[in-house]
Amino acid sequence: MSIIALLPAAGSGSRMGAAMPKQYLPLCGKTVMEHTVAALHAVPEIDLVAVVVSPDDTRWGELDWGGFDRLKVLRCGGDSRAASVCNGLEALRAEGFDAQSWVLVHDAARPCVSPDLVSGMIAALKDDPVGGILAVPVADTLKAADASQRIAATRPRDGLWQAQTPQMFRLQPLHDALVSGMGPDITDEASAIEKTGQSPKLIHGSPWNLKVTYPQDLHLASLILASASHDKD
Ligand SMILES: Nc1ccn([C@@H]2O[C@H](COP(=O)(O)OP(=O)(O)OP(=O)(O)O)[C@@H](O)[C@H]2O)c(=O)n1
Ligand SMILES: C[C@](O)(CO)[C@H](O)COP(=O)(O)O
Repeated sequence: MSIIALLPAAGSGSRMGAAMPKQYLPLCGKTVMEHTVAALHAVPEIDLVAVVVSPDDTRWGELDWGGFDRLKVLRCGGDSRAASVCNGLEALRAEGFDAQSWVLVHDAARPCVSPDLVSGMIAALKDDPVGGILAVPVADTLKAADASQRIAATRPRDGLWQAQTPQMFRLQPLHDALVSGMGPDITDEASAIEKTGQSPKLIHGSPWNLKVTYPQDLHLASLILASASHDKD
């Protein structure tokens, strides 16, 4: 049974406010995307890294992917992250990948993920009946804001985790959950699986595994990639 990393990389990066989609922004001498692909490609258990880009993406072809022998680009990005993932899963099935293949969906915008952490996740979940996600327990006090951005309430944080990626599920069950649950409330793969009544496993992630969303995140990512501590999750 294959283990496939599926990287949604068809977003526009509006919150970054850059001249190009954030996955193509420069980071420590390469693009954000190249760091992410390299990290997943370095996981020995992963048989294929499949990257979902927009059908009209012109930047992918300008990069040199010659050093990666288990990499495939899928030009089927959709109008939401969930749609891009769903389209990517359909493309993998059309390529003949088994319906029960494990798929690790990982944001192309998370370039600092540790290959060792991903290997540990695969070991922890490969016999799980549902699958699971990398996540970190909430460490800050949570506040709800009112319309004038004043504190309306403090929310209990006990038992709360912040979801990261990869999120690891079987190919066809994940596709079917996304199709049946598709909507604005589905912001990750686990939420679609939860809608089917299943409870994915939480696997400890890392604060280094940040999602590059805003301009300051790019600076943080460069510090993480440049630091030795990046390897000690
Ligand atoms: N239609 C979309 C939207 C997002 N993504 C991908 O999903 C990941 C996480 O999404 P996000 O951080 O929200 O990226 P963007 O949608 O590009 O950012 P923004 O919401 O700021 O526009 C990114 O790797 C992004 O490229 C995608 O493949 N297809
Ligand atoms: C999938 C995710 O990274 C888990 O935290 C997050 O939901 C993606 O959100 P985005 O708004 O699509 O970046």
